[in-house]
Amino acid sequence: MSPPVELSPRAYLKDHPSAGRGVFASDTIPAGSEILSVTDPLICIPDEAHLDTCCHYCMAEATDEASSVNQAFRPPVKLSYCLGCRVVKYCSKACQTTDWKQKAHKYECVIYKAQYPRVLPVTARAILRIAKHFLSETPGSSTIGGIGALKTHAENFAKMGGDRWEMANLTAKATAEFSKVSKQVSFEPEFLRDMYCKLLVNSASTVTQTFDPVGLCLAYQGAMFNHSCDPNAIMVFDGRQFSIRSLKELPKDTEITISYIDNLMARKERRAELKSRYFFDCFCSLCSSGAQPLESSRCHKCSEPVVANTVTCPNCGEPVPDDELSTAIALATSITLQRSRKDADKSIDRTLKSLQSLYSTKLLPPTYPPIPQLHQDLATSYIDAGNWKSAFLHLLTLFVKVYPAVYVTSYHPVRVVRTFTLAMVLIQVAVDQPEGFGDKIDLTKVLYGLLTEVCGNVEKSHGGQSSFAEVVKRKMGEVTVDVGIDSNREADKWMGKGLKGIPGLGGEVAGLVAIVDEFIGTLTT
Ligand SMILES: C[S@@+](CC[C@H](N)C(=O)[O-])C[C@H]1O[C@@H](n2cnc3c(N)ncnc32)[C@H](O)[C@@H]1O
Repeated sequence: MSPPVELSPRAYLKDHPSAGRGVFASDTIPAGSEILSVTDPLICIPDEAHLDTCCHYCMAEATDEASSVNQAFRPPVKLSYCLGCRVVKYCSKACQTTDWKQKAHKYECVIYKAQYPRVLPVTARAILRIAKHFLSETPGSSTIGGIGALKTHAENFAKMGGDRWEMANLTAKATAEFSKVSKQVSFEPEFLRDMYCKLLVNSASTVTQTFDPVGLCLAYQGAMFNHSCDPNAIMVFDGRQFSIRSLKELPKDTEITISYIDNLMARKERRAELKSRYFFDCFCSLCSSGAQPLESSRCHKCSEPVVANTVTCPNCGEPVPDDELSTAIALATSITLQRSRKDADKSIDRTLKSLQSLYSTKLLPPTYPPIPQLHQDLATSYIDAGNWKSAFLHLLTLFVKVYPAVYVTSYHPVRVVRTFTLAMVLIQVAVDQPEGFGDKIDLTKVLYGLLTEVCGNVEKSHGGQSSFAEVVKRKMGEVTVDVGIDSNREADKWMGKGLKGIPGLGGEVAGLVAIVDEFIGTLTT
């Protein structure tokens, strides 16, 4: 049994009865506060798809071709190639110099150049970076100690065999070959395979402010948190930095957990993914509970929620059609499976058809997996295509029907960011197609309501000093002027109260719900 170790002023690491080690609260941690912050992770690099659009050091994104909605999140950045390899890009000389000298680009540049125009996968690039630490640091350094202490699960990878074990061996072998190009970096495949396994078990996706994955991050402190499907904390990125923030008040000595997976998945899929990727059976409070908030069906007569294994609707007494419900659930599972395949057709047409088939069962509510994910994917595609009205309808459905059930606290960072995206899309709707919803809602009032909700929650969700908080405050300032509210003090009173809390906006909520209900009606054939 090892003694507890301080991880940050608010959290300590100690042995866990069933999960190796875990992170615990040193004292009461207030809701919506920072538990630890990592400004310089060991690894934080773009994946293949984002090498061209993200700075290889600070992860700033190029915004030249991004939509105006994405631009609302960050100021435009211009990236230039490293002239050595022409594979990685930087937003400034300072980033390039730091990546060259303090990170590993000095070593990897020649390897990337030798492979050009082929680009190494992010996992191979990451393990080369990890391995480089073993060359440049003394065996007793804290970095080497930290990497050494990460869980490998190598025996589980080997036992599982199949594609993932084959990939571990292939990546290790290939990376060992690549590494020979640099006289300074050359490693044995077995060592690299171990690093690969550590990476898969302990790394996180680096995400943008909109929670879109753009790369891979590994930091010893971040890797110490165990998983729960009902987590009490969350990882929030700001460029290459990240913090772990509390989602509720955490009493002293509570275990602090984050979620490793997408919270919009059904229990069966969540548990299968945790078992195959992280080698454990999840017994968190949500997995152990009979009721899965996302997986209740709805009564085909009155549309009220009906929890699993119920024979009659608790609201209207209508019998639940057992066979039809089983067929609907099987359809949801098959669509989930189909979309998880590498070659899945995720076009707008296909996704829309899947969504329509699920709603047409009349038994599955908007929360039932994978319906939320389909709405989310469609919203993203419509934003990319500049189809604001459709993007708005899908985002609004999530805002009204899904997020309050999944991201229960109003300051949940994902909920706050998505609400901001909804507001940005609404601005585009107001400019392009204002006649669309004019009879049901006052677009300006709704926009103002959404932004006050975001502004009132951003301190807790992201921290008042974060880049996202700055973006939100700037946008709020612009809208306040446009809307003609001349006193910020007036607005301050309403912050965080949501649309309903703002005088005169209650009616808009009813309008938004009516828009969503009508929209879902159009998806039900
Ligand atoms: C990123 S590490 C977390 C820190 C880890 N507990 C340690 O001691 O290094 C991920 C690994 O921790 C373990 N783990 C995480 N969450 C768990 C949970 N809820 N139940 C059981 N094991 C868990 C699994 O072995 C998983 O592969």
